Formats: sequence, C-alpha cells, structure tokens
Amino acid sequence: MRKPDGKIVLLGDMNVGKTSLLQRYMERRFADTVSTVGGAFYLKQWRSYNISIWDTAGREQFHGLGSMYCRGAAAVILTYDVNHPQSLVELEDRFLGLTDTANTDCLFAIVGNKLDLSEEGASESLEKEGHSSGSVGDGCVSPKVPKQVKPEEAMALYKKILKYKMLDEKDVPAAEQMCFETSAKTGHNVDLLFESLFDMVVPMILRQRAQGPPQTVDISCYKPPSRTKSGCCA
Ligand SMILES: Nc1nc2c(ncn2[C@@H]2O[C@H](COP(=O)(O)OP(=O)(O)OP(=O)(O)O)[C@@H](O)[C@H]2O)c(=O)[nH]1
Ligand SMILES: [Mg+2]
Repeated sequence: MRKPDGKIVLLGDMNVGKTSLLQRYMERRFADTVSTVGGAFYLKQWRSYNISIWDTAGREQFHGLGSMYCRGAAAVILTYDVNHPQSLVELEDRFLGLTDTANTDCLFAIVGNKLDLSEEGASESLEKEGHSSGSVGDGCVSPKVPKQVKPEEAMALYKKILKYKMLDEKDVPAAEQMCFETSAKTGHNVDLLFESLFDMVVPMILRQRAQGPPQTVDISCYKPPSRTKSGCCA
C-alpha cells in the first residue's frame, strides 16, 4: 500500500457529527455511530493521489491525542454543531491549539453540521425531496429549531484562526470558501466540503514534491541497495 500523499484531519467536540460526515462521504450512508475512541482513518484516492482522512475523538479524555493526529496535516476540518453555539466556542478554546503540529501551510475549513435539525436545513432537505415546506409533520420529522450559530460567526472564527497562525488573508482561501454548513444525515454539502478540500490539497502536494525529496517513502517502488548489511536498522 502506498503511503498517503496528504492528510486531512477532522477535529471538534464530541457529538458534532465528525464520524457521520466521514461515513456519509466515504460510505454514502448515514448510520448509527458510537462515540469515537482514539482515532481512525479512511484512504481516499483523488485523481492520482492518496489522501488520508482522519476521524478523531471529541471526548475530553482523548484530547491529548489530537495534536498527534494533526502532525503534518495539509488540512484540518474544524467541526461544530449549528444548533450548539458552545461547540463553536470549543473549536477556538480547545481544538485550535492542537493544530500547531500541522503543516505550516495547513488549510482550515470550518464546518457547521446537523443543518437538517434547524428550520433552514429542514426546508432545504424537503425541497430536495420534492415536498412543499408545509408538509412537515408526518411523524418522522424531528422538531425544527431556529439555527443557533450563524455563518458569520464561523467566518469570524476563520479570521481569528488566520491571526493565530499569523497568515495574511490575501495568501489563503477566503472565509466564504472555507466555511460550510452540512448535514451528514441528508448529505447536504458533504461532497462539496471534502472535494473542495481535496482540490486545494493537491497543489500543496505538488508544491511539496517540487520543493524537495518526499518525507514519506513509497514502499511499492523500493529497491534494496546492492550493498545491504543484514541485521541493521538504518
Ligand atoms: N440530525 C442529524 N444528526 C446527526 C448528524 N450528524 C451526526 N448526527 C448524529 O449525532 C450523533 C453523534 O454523531 P457522531 O458522528 O458520532 O459524532 P462525533 O463528532 O463523531 O462524536 P465523537 O466521536 O464522540 O467525537 C449521532 O447520533 C449521529 O447520528 C446530522 O447531520 N444530522
Ligand atoms: Mg466520532
């Protein structure tokens, strides 16, 4: 198996839907999840590149592992729940610091998930399914609440992150491009999120390759040198 060419990491509080987003994208389904323990990854082939996407645990007890997962990341997806303002606050307070180990040119996406639970997301998913907005109430639809976190608040956090990383706004993608609202349940914006990031990560991979020898080893191309010493781990 080839080593990944790039790495994307999902971070965010427990229960915001990180595992569900990844499952929706990779397995095309929304299924029951259990709270993640430690971390897990999927490999996605995008064009001719292998990108690893890491799902991490939001639970406090696994917090210490976050910076390890972020090491060398080309992009980090900071996830919150659009119906829980505290989950956005936590991104700044608890999770941003974990990204210090990521690449210096690491990209940041801010993702508000569970849009389907808010009134706004409800009308979007119903329209997509061909219902009129008056048809809610078939007994299967959860009660809708006004969305608690506005997109502008996520964009304000994006700008704070740029300051924290000492990045100039003109050198990085605009906040509008990097802040998403999603629903792992309906699939709303999930492909857009991941595939926009893949397209942004590929030029970074190419830049890194042009800059010098790869830091990862492609073991499928490895040919042992003719003068090998046995019993030594170089
Ligand atoms: N309605 C709705 N529920 C969602 C959505 N995404 C996730 N959920 C539900 O929210 C709960 C938590 O989802 P997970 O994906 O396990 O959350 P997580 O962020 O991975 O949580 P940890 O692994 O504990 O950090 C589960 O019951 C999911 O079914 C969504 O977009 N809409
Ligand atoms: Mg999880």
